[in-house]
Amino acid sequence: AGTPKKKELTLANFDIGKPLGKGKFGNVYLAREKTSKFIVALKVLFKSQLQNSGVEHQLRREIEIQSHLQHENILRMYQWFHDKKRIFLVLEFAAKGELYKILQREKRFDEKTTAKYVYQLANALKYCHSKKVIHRDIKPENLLISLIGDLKIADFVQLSSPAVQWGQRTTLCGTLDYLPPEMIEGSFHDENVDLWSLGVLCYELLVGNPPFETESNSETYRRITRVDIRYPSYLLRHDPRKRISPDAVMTHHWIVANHTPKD
Ligand SMILES: COc1ccc(C(=O)Nc2ccccc2)cc1NC(=O)CCSCc1cnc2[nH]ccc2c1
Repeated sequence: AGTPKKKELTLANFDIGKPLGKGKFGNVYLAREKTSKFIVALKVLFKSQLQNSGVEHQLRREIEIQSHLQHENILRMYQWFHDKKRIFLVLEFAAKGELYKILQREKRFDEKTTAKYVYQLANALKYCHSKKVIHRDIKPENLLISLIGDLKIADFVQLSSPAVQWGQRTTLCGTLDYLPPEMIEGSFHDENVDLWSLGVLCYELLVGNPPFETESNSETYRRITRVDIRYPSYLLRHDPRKRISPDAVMTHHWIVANHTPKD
């Protein structure tokens, strides 16, 4: 008899709900698995578009890495399946939605909320780095909040294992606000890039806008490379080796004073 063959998932296993977001390679829908009634986010990617953009290998590697990443502050990828034209990713649904939308609505967070998110993000980064995985794109747009208010690192399209990232030129698309000096200078960078972004995020959650935000990219470049900031500098250091570690964040007096660990 052996182990029952894992039944192949198909679209027919799901009731599809409202669209949650429109992505570059496809859209994300709220969905419910019919038998278990389990709510998920179903991401639909079109094979043709993946081929045109030459990212199938990146998706394959990401699916591989994601299946090993299991952490309460990292959005889960439960399953994936495909049909002739599309690839479906069965993702965890974060019911409170996107952090940047909440931040826009609230303007900024109090110290308790910020410390909780910074603690949880540091915890997730400690886990990723222990698996030699660097996120490289920590910013509010890539963070989601679960039903019970926990932070989830949600977007891994930038994810790269060390093997890949040295040669890879970072396309400076999107906001520069979160880029560390070493990535702007195009020099060697390691997992400490995520700790720089954590510092930028901590500032933005408390203040309401990122620390180096200016009207022009070149001006933002200059302010980042000079770490031109009036702000406790322990979170933002030019020298990657001098940056605070995830453990030090989690045990830092400000975080400890403001973050109440789960009972
Ligand atoms: C683990 O997560 C992911 C894993 C893989 C990919 C991906 O697309 N990889 C890729 C694609 C093509 C080429 C190479 C790689 C994306 C995500 N994550 C998201 O797309 C963001 C949350 S979508 C779900 C979700 C949940 N909960 C919500 N609540 C409100 C909105 C919402 C939205």
